[in-house]
Amino acid sequence: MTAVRPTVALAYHSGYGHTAVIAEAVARGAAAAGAEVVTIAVDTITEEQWAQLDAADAIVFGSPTYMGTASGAFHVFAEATSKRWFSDSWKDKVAAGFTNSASKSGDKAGTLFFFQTLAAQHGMSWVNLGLKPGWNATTASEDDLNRLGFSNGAAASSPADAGPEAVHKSDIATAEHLGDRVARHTAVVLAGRAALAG
Ligand SMILES: Cc1cc2nc3c(=O)[nH]c(=O)nc-3n(C[C@H](O)[C@H](O)[C@H](O)COP(=O)(O)O)c2cc1C
Repeated sequence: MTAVRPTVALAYHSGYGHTAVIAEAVARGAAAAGAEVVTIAVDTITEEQWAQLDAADAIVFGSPTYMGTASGAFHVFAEATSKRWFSDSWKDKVAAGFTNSASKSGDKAGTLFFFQTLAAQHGMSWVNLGLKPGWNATTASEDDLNRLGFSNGAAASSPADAGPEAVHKSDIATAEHLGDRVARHTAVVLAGRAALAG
């Protein structure tokens, strides 16, 4: 992609494996765009993984939507990031987010908004999805990219009565797009900083 190779970390939770499929897709997209990718399950995060988050150029937050917000496990992680808030450790890192739930809307916007607020509290720079809404015209299809029409992050809808194998291919492609976009944007930020420093 470019001479600058960003490190993109994913900090995500998945209770039953569906959101993990989306996390893998974001990771794939970022890696294909040239990033070094670190994937961290926040419910089992170790000190070494906290250090990986501290060292990353970008952090992508991910969680299922439970009761209209991120899961309890993700909220535990979010509260634990307050240590970084005190020291401004994550200031000016790039941030983005993704979520998955059973219903098409499912109040996923609450989860993405929470991620944006978390990023803003840390002084991070939010990268949006950068895709027009799909599946919103008579000629459109549920296989369109961004079929659920979210703007501020990648969203997925997975049937409540099926396993992770049922995660929709459009949602997987949309998540890959987010990973690609985060990697490319982060490379631009790093190159810009280097140019200004030089
Ligand atoms: C406690 C709980 C709360 C949930 N709340 C919502 C919700 O608010 N909206 C929704 O669409 N689905 C909701 N769901 C469904 C999950 O979001 C859905 O099954 C999702 O695919 C789970 O992802 P995971 O396998 O990564 O945990 C809820 C599920 C659980 C267990």
